[in-house]
Amino acid sequence: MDIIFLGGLEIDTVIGIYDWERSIKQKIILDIEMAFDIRKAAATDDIAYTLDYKTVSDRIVAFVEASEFYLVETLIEEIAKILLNEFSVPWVKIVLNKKGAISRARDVGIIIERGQK
Ligand SMILES: Nc1nc2c(c(=O)[nH]1)N=C([C@H](O)[C@@H](O)CO)CN2
Repeated sequence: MDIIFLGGLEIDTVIGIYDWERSIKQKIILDIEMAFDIRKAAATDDIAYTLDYKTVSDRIVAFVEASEFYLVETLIEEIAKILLNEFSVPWVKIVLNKKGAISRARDVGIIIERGQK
């Protein structure tokens, strides 16, 4: 299966378990891979036959900006559900990086895969 991806998608949101985190916005960075057969779009040169990564990006940015989850686990699962259910993506891999959450670590976060390739 082919992959359509979004790399380094930066979004500010309320996320975290501590009191001080509930009143500020922090940056999360998403890398998203979505399985999709691109051959019909390539043959027709028509956006109607592919997964429009601009539409996907707009939806995910709007959702994350409006969210106020405590755990990155909850946020990443909800993002996966949107991609699987609203965009009919059969398989998705998401890397959620909450950079800076651990002062001694360059990167902190979660990687999930959902669905079938
Ligand atoms: N597995 C997780 N561990 C932690 C989370 C989390 O969402 N999932 N969150 C925090 C704090 O919010 C942290 O990011 C603040 O630095 C700690 N551990």
